[in-house]
Amino acid sequence: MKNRILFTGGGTGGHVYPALAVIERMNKENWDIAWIGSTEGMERGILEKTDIPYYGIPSGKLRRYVSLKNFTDLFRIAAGFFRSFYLLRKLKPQILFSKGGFVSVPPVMAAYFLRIPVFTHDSDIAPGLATRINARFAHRILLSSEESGKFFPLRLRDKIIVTGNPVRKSLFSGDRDTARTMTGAPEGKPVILVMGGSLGAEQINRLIFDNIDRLTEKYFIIHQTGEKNFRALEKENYYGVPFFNEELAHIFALSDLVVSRAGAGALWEFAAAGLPSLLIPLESGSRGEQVRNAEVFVEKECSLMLRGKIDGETFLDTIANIVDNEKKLAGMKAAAAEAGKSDGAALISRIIEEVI
Ligand SMILES: CC(=O)N[C@H]1[C@@H](OP(=O)(O)OP(=O)(O)OC[C@H]2O[C@@H](n3ccc(=O)[nH]c3=O)[C@H](O)[C@@H]2O)O[C@H](CO)[C@@H](O)[C@@H]1O
Repeated sequence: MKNRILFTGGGTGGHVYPALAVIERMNKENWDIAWIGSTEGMERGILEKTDIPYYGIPSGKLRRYVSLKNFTDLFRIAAGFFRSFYLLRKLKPQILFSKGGFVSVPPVMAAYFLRIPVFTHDSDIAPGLATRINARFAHRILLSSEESGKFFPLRLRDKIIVTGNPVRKSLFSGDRDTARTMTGAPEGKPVILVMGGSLGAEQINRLIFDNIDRLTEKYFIIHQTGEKNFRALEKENYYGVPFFNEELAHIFALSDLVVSRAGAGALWEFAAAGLPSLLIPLESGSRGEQVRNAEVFVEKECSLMLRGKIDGETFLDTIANIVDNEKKLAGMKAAAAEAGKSDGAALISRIIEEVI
């Protein structure tokens, strides 16, 4: 008989794609796999493109500031807990795997009450609040980096396993020619991929649009804007989309440098693809996790970081200092490949198999 594992997590792509990388490695002959996510979260759209069954629960956000929504969300969180409890009793999984995000807290608590072992993974150097809550109820706490351990109380630390970040294998089967045909990128011009994280990044979009003439004079720009800020810009040496699906693998294969936010999932993917990056971390309205993520990759010498208010001149000079300097670019590429060589997905799928 097959074992069953339920995955949970969502809110942004960073709480979904690494778990899909684990699923990619699991032996489907041995496992039935399903996902618990929010009824209206972005994870639903991602999962519905796969053949993984999806169960929606009501979900609320845990905010650090006072808001009327905190009150209504308390009811949604409670409803999410009861719905999770019902689903776990019905589906009887052997394991619940959480990839974090607020939606994961009610299923994790319900699993704890039903004595179903919970594995929780976090990609960020400074793990999110949901993971820190889930950690108390977890059988094992899986982390991408050693330095994340210090964010957990001493009594939980013997549950920690440093696994690295799971990265989708399918991202590395890309083909440069397919990417050239898709984007129209000519031979001979360096290709810069601009990514704003799963939701897009207004600050980065502004830097690109404000400096588009000077950028496209020297480089071919491939720009992921996010759904909210997509602009159908028709311009030579520019290719823009709101979001990349599987074609991202081809785009990775073609790119020389990535300009990006510093979401943890993306940073590990760039490293695994041997891609140097210029990082512009999200700072305002966040708990600073992207700055910490970026610092670690700067230390590994595969990334540079720009912070705060960035003017066009600084932006263009920093790009030129990397791309126009062959030796520097090659050094950063090698450092990225070195940083990304651990295979988190394989290790995590082995850890899961060993529980049964
Ligand atoms: C605003 C916000 O809350 N950001 C957080 C969120 O970022 P975000 O959701 O942007 O997360 P990541 O950068 O970790 O991952 C983005 C994922 O989306 C994929 N992708 C992105 C663009 C695209 O067009 N196609 C595509 O497939 C990437 O390949 C990657 O797998 O989770 C991260 C991991 O916990 C955190 O570090 C970030 O701080």
